[in-house]
Amino acid sequence: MKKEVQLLVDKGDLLPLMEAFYTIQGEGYHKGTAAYFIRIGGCDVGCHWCDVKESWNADLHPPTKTVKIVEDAKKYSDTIVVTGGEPLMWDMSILTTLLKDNGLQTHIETSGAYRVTGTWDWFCLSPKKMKLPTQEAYNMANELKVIVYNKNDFRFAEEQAAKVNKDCILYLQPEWSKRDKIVPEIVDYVMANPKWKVSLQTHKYLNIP
Ligand SMILES: C[S@@+](CC[C@H](N)C(=O)[O-])C[C@H]1O[C@@H](n2cnc3c(N)ncnc32)[C@H](O)[C@@H]1O
Ligand SMILES: Nc1nc2[nH]cc(C(=O)O)c2c(=O)[nH]1
Ligand code: SF4
Ligand SMILES: [Mg+2]
Repeated sequence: MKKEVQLLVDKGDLLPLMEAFYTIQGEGYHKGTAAYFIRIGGCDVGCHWCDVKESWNADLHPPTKTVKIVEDAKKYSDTIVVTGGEPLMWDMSILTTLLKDNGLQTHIETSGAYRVTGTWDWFCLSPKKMKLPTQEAYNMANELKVIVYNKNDFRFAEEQAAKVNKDCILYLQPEWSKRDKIVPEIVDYVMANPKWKVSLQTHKYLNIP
């Protein structure tokens, strides 16, 4: 990447945009709500079951003017979900300032593994064992969404729940490829431990992005 471009990306004036689309939030607390998704490229967390591995290499996604991303977003929805990749690898301050200047609600989907930047109306923290969240991310989380791939993940989920703030809503979400096996375990777990709720990737059942 050219030095001038790199500097603008570092500031958040440009962001490596993978895709942006208007759909229904499929997961977590806001499931069922129409929202415009901004998917930023780049992630080095390395979840082996990640459903968007094409996002990982930031160099494959064109540095895009943040102003232009917001101009497009405001045509579609009042609710904007910023995801990735790992959005917090980049400085989100300019993006969220522009979104808020346009009166839009800013939601983030993050592993929380990097310093928190930006102003967020809704912070979805989905922690990963390989690169744990920062303390700030635990403090900010409105929802904790732990992906359950096998039974060991219930223990991880409890460890993560012990670190979030007291108002944080707790979700267990089946890893998609293991859903047939793990959903019954999640159902039993939530009935036995009702502080947890189930989150499904409902967009995949609806066949929408
Ligand atoms: C693709 S990630 C991007 C945002 C950020 N890197 C993160 O992991 O939170 C968006 C959400 O999808 C979840 N996710 C990714 N792959 C999944 C899978 N195979 N099954 C269930 N959830 C998955 C993540 O845990 C996260 O909550
Ligand atoms: N419909 C829909 N809802 C989602 N919620 C979180 C997603 C994500 O990939 O961050 C996602 C996604 O990719 N599509
Ligand atoms: S942190 Fe998110 S984007 Fe990165 S590999 Fe894991 S699920 Fe995929
Ligand atoms: Mg997704």
